[in-house]
Amino acid sequence: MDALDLLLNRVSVTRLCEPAPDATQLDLLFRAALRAPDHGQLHPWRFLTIEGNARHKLGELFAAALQSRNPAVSDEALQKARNMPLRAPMLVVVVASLKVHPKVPEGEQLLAAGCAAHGMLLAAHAQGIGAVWRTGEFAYDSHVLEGLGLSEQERLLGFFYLGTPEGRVRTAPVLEPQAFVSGWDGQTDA
Ligand SMILES: Cc1cc2nc3c(=O)[nH]c(=O)nc-3n(C[C@H](O)[C@H](O)[C@H](O)COP(=O)(O)O)c2cc1C
Repeated sequence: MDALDLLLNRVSVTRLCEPAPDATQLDLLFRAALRAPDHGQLHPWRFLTIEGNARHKLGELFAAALQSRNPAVSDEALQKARNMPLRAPMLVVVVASLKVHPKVPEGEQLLAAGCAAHGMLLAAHAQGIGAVWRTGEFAYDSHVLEGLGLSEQERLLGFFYLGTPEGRVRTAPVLEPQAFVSGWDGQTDA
């Protein structure tokens, strides 16, 4: 696939089925992520793969997080939380691992990890793997973060759902650049 074609046409795929990406595809996905621009080469990221029965364990972690926040939570809400990770055969949790650095603030490290995440999405699309970046309340829940083993210096950037696209992959919407781009002529307000 042509690189520009990939950049212009990548779309998220939410309806995902088996099979999950194989080891070779996954290796390429992570190699693409690791090519993210990275000030200071701090490598401020790590990735957790979750598949098979571990997806059920993640669902239990989501349900436990809900219950610890609200002991009166309905069974229906608990079941919905349990089922979330079952929406794809594989999940990758993208974690920003922030380092203390005199020249590279945390914001830049978050951006680098976000670029790594985008690299993963692009490498997925290029290989015909369906992928969608999701966060939701559990990405920011201390119970979930602890259960996944994140430290104080880490942030969960997303749960990436990966699998085989079910049905037709939609066409990428087109935004016109002129709505977002303007020239700056050197004039300052001051
Ligand atoms: C940080 C981040 C978090 C997101 N979280 C969710 C989410 O929880 N649920 C969701 O439906 N889409 C979420 N999205 C948006 C989808 O990943 C996707 O980009 C969006 O549906 C548009 O589809 P497209 O990528 O094909 O343009 C998130 C995107 C980003 C960048």
